[in-house]
Amino acid sequence: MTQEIIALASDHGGIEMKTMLRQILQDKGCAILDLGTHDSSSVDYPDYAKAMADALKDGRASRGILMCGTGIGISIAANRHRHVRAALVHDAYGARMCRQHNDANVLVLGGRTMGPEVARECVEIFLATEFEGGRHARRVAKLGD
Ligand SMILES: O=C(CO)[C@H](O)[C@H](O)COP(=O)(O)O
Repeated sequence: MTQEIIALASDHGGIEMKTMLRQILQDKGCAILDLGTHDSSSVDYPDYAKAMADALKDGRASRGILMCGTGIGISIAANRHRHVRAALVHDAYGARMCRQHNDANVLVLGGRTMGPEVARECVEIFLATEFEGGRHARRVAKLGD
């Protein structure tokens, strides 16, 4: 079975969280595609949302995690790409529901608004939870119309 590749991307507001999550995921044996940013210099979050959208579109990754300071800007930017379903999540319940009901392919977290333990928990749940399909599949299909 081919190993799933998880893409990570953030602006400077999310880089600390991205570095922490990359280490956690690598320690678990996950295959990671790190799309940057790679240092704390000020950058523009739409560029990293686009890098994520491109990686999902061309198949370099199957799911992703995006971060900026609040998670708000980068989720707005990511959801402008039709094939992206990016969910800005604040807790374990949201991480579970965005997979079960929304088939989110991108988890979005706020690097300045969420602590490391909650972030780790959200990521683990997001990666482990399956889409339920059924009535939710009909609704998700309408998102792409
Ligand atoms: O959260 C964000 C967007 O939603 C950005 O990370 C934030 O706006 C960056 O701010 P600054 O340039 O002041 O570091």
